[in-house]
Amino acid sequence: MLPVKKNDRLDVHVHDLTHEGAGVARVDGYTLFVPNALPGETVEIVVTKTNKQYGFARLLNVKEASADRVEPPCPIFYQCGGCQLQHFSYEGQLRQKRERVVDALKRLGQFDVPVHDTIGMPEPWRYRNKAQVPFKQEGDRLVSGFYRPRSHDIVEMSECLIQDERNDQAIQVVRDVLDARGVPAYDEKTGRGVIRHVMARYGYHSGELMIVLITKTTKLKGVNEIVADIVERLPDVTSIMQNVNPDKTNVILGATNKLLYGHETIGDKIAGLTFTISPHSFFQVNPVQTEKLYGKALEYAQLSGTEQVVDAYCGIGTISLFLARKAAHVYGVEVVPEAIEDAKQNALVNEIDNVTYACGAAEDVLPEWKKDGVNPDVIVVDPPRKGCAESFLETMVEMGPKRIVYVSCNVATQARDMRYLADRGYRLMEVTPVDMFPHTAHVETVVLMSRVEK
Ligand SMILES: C[S@@+](CC[C@H](N)C(=O)[O-])C[C@H]1O[C@@H](n2cnc3c(N)ncnc32)[C@H](O)[C@@H]1O
Repeated sequence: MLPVKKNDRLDVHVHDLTHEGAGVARVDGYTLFVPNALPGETVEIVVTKTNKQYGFARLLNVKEASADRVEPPCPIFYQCGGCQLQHFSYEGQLRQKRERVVDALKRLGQFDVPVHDTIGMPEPWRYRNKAQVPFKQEGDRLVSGFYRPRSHDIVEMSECLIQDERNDQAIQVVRDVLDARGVPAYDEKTGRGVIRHVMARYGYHSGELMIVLITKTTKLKGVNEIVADIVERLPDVTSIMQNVNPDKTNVILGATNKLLYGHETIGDKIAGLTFTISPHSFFQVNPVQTEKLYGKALEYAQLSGTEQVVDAYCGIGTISLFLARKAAHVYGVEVVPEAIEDAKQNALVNEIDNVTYACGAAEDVLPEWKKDGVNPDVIVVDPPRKGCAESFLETMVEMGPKRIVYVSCNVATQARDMRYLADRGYRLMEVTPVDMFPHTAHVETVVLMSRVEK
């Protein structure tokens, strides 16, 4: 029998945070997850759900508060799932993110290594350069906002304190225009309606603004008037695209883009390099911290100008171009065709000619390069959350670079992949967490592994 059941009210001590930002408590060895509770606190809870291994509870009352508990500045913080840690002091967040990295490396990778302090932001608000906001219909009104945690229930929002103000303003304006022009929201349950999400992406240094209207249908009634209204009310807009996503899916963007106004891309700069960004391309969302993240990757790569380098999972070639300024040649690989087109364009625009880009899965392209005699001194990887394919790691080991720099947004898969590498001749040398997403539970890590010389 479980030590607790649904609707039980009890006091518990919180000793940890999950990677989703919920407090963790134990009752007679049984784990309970308590959103909005902080490590070190004693809280009164009500149990809301129990599974065999663990359960969930709602915070009713903080009996002994952590010294790190602060008042969240956002009025809808406790309803909205957009961020998770506004009730945690920023210093506390940075400390806790570092502890999470230490813990994951130990538990999942059996690494016991020093981890540097998390590199934080001096002003950790209004940092996001991209907003993707879902829409719903409430009577005859269009409503936009982020989902409540663990649901598809939209919490109405007029501003978001982790978004740049220009994105906030853009979302409000586009919503008002669509509402005034009678465009109905898409309804996930019935599959009817038109507007699913609106994406706003601005160039931090260029000031260019892209709006993407993500629709269920190809037809968007009154499209010319909608575009004219948006352009009139948002003078910074340089690109308006329609993206069509007809599928019943949680994936936001569909396959087809249609240019409605201006250019198909926007531009931005990172550390003096210029980048072109398409709607489908990955581009880091925190421009201030991106320079620190890439700076750390470059430092760990220890380039002297003579090295052959591979940049795997290269997106639009951001890290590649950073590295190319200090290396003999860089090979970049990326699976999204639009991103690799952007990468080639970015190399041209920045007059960097010592890069070669290939479109495809890194696990397929790396063996091809190996066959062709590419012999990298350094390999940089920056995979998505699921980490690297094992066959990719295998080829990397066969290629035997002196250094591997692993950038990751998921320390769990990173620890798994690094254990594979550590068992095959690489030593974990340095670990630096970087806070790319203040007030959320995410943490990015940059790691250096070196080949052990026999
Ligand atoms: C975390 S992003 C990093 C992008 C880039 N390094 C940057 O900082 O902007 C991961 C990238 O990997 C790409 N990707 C995902 N799976 C891939 C695979 N199997 N092979 C190559 N690229 C992949 C994604 O499209 C995305 O651009």
